[in-house]
Amino acid sequence: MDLSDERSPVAARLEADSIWLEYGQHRVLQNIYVRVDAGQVVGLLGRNGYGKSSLLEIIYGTRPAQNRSVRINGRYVDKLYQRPNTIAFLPQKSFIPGTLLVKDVFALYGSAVAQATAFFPELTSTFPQRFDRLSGGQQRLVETVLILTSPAHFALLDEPFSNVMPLHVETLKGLINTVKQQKGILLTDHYYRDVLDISDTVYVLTSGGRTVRLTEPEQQLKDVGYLR
Ligand SMILES: Nc1ncnc2c1ncn2[C@@H]1O[C@H](COP(=O)(O)OP(=O)(O)OP(=O)(O)O)[C@@H](O)[C@H]1O
Repeated sequence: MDLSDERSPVAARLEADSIWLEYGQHRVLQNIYVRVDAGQVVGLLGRNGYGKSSLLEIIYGTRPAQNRSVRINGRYVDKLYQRPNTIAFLPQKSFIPGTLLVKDVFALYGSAVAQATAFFPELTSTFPQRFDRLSGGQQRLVETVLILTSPAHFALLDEPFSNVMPLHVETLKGLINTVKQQKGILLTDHYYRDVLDISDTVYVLTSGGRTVRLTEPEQQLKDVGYLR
């Protein structure tokens, strides 16, 4: 595929279609459709174990599913993870080898150091350090900022706010609002108010493994048992 096509800010579109995931008798996802356009933040909410991480991994291509169709600009892509210029993924669990220096990780991803430190000046002092010498919250912040400032056209973020202090969550939201001018973002997090705050569209996963688009978030989130 011609990556320059995918890089068009007007045409860039990520679609996950007909996603079906079952483990034995346990149906997790059923005929899911999610679309993310460049310039958009799409939020995904749902109860624990309802398949949010699975859906992101299926889109990225690292989790097999009974059925899946993932398309970029309408063209089917099998292994999206092989296209780092197209997509970057923040998994739920830490993914950076601990022995690497933070500055080397940024170089590896081609991430924009100036943009990262403009939002988080305190990251500057972490660059000469080994990743595993950072605190848990610092590690999560580095990982999230790394993915957001990468040149990829789409970002999948699985719990970007977890472990991050509220002050930094607010700054992360500012960074997301800035980088979305150049990319499409699909994110899930249990900090649902922050997700609602920054998302252009929000879906919630239901017990049947389907997505429902939120139009009256508070009420619908109660209806699906996400809120009391
Ligand atoms: N290898 C596996 N075998 C069987 N079931 C699995 C496997 N991997 C995941 N599951 C099940 O798939 C379901 C979806 O898990 P997933 O981690 O995607 O949920 P989630 O919505 O991200 O949850 P959380 O909000 O707790 O992070 C869970 O019920 C989980 O137990």
